[in-house]
Amino acid sequence: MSFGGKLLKLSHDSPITKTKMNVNIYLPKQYFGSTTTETKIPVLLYLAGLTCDPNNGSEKAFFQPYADEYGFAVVYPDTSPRGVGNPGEDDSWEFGTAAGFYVDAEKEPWSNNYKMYSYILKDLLPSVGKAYTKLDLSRVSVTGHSMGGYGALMFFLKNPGFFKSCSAFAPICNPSEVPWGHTNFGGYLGDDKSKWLEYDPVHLIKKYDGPKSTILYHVGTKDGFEVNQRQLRPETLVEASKGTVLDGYVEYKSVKDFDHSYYFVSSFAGEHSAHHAKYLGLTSSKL
Ligand SMILES: N[C@@H](CCC(=O)N[C@@H](CSC=O)C(=O)NCC(=O)O)C(=O)O
Repeated sequence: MSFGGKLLKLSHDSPITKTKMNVNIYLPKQYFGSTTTETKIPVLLYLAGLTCDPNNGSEKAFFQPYADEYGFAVVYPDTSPRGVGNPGEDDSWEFGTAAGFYVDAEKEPWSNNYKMYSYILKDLLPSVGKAYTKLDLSRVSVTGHSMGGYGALMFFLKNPGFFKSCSAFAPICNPSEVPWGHTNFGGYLGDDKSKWLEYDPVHLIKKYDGPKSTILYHVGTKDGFEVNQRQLRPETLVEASKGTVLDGYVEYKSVKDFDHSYYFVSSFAGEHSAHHAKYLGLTSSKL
């Protein structure tokens, strides 16, 4: 049990990564009441950052009370395949294990298993829908932290209309232009930068032609990865949105004194939950 619902710690064999993949799923209290086709439970996908597994979000982001309040489930995937034996996979916390960067790798040997983009869209979400029939996989929103915040922006913008809403905590907004992006896009996709742009939110927002759904993200003024290394570049997405379908729909909030940690994530989980609840049709608030 966790709050009013249940946190499931699961693993499944993925035909896409060709590995066992771990995932946590929070089923809110409403899941255990009577649901009809009309009242099936929508899903919030939570993508975690570098070094994380499914437990970081489910233990420290505290979405569960809000999931119970509004009536959505939360899916917490892992951040990479594990233990595939690629040379160097455990050499650095910024690449390889727990750093799948939500892309489909094209460079060998990573291309054999590191297919996190397809894994999440084509395996995990459909499998969750099949296994938990009271969940409504036609109503999914996405959020995430840091690498996972970039993942949330990227999945939302690359798949117009698939996700009802998007939010992010300290996202890497313009990965093609920052050290984490260079390491991971270079390592998984190779040197051709046109391939990097296919996953870069700043590039994707210019092509987005889906519904006008506000993208909400927070970054702390004491986030060391931004202050010291400029890994996040939060202003770039607002700038890139100008003149696009989402002009006026990118809501970046700089929050005084917060850092990059899960104390920061959990402090704004309520605001992000309310944002998604609105787009998932769980509140009467106007869009
Ligand atoms: N070990 C690293 C710090 C790694 C770190 O801070 N990871 C963040 C995500 S960073 C971008 O994706 C994180 O979420 N960590 C897990 C947690 O529970 O806080 C170092 O030595 O600096």
